[in-house]
Amino acid sequence: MTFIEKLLDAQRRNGSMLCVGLDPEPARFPGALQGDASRIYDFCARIADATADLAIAFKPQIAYFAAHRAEDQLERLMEHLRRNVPQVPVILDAKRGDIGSTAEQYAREAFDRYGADAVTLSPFMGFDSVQPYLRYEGKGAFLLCRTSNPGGDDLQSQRLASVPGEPLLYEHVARLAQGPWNLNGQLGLVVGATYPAEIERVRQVAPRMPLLIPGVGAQGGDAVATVKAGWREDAPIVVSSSRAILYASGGEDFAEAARREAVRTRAVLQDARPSN
Ligand SMILES: O=C(O)c1cc(=O)[nH]c(=O)n1[C@@H]1O[C@H](COP(=O)(O)O)[C@@H](O)[C@H]1O
Repeated sequence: MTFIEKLLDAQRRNGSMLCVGLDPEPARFPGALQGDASRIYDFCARIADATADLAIAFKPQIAYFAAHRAEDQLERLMEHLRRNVPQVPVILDAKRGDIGSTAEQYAREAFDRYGADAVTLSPFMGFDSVQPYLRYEGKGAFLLCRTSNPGGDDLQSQRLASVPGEPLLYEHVARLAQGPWNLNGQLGLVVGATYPAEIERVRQVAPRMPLLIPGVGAQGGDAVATVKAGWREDAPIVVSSSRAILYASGGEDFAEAARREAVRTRAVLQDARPSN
């Protein structure tokens, strides 16, 4: 199965467009786990087990592991997910982007070392920095397009006077990604839930691409407006929330609380589909 087939399958199977972001911060762990970086795997595995039937995908953010020298725990977590919930695809959030020879190493890291189904990438260095990821049969890559942070405007909303039609930079990224760059048909775009009007614009430019949409929950993005702008029956949207789910409770009931928050968020997203 390709990455996009896997996404569509998980969307159907779990009735969900909710992606559970795995951004483990030991300082925020509950009870006995608090402050203990050696328990990152335990924390994430508990969250994943509690939400696996509610999610279209999981998205571990690599910095939260690397900062604590916990890459071995990320490897264990990826193995755990593959073994126990192989039907839920895993997007490794690494936001890589480098010259081709270095990108080859990053692609090996994401797909061979960690066994991810997809990765997040910066398109800033151009097509040859993206190409090495496209050689991995069936694997996905989400290119940053219109990110959820306010500073995204600094570059992404600049008008490109030298490009026909004078698009904004993020519109140009969307156009390249859905057209000439999409050699394996497995590219997607990252658009923040904090900017629903831009999600709508990206959907016009790239109607068939999967969209990874972080920013609901802790960043205050509008979940309903996001779905109304991005939802398509045949092109999945992957609406990601990390902190609001992971830290729904600071107590020993954290996994149950995470599940309750995932159930609630999934329902808000599903109910916002235009067909409802
Ligand atoms: O690529 C991403 O996942 C991403 C893109 C973006 O535009 N904004 C954004 O917040 N993210 C990531 O999505 C997650 C958001 O976390 P929460 O704000 O806690 O839900 C973090 O891991 C971010 O690194």
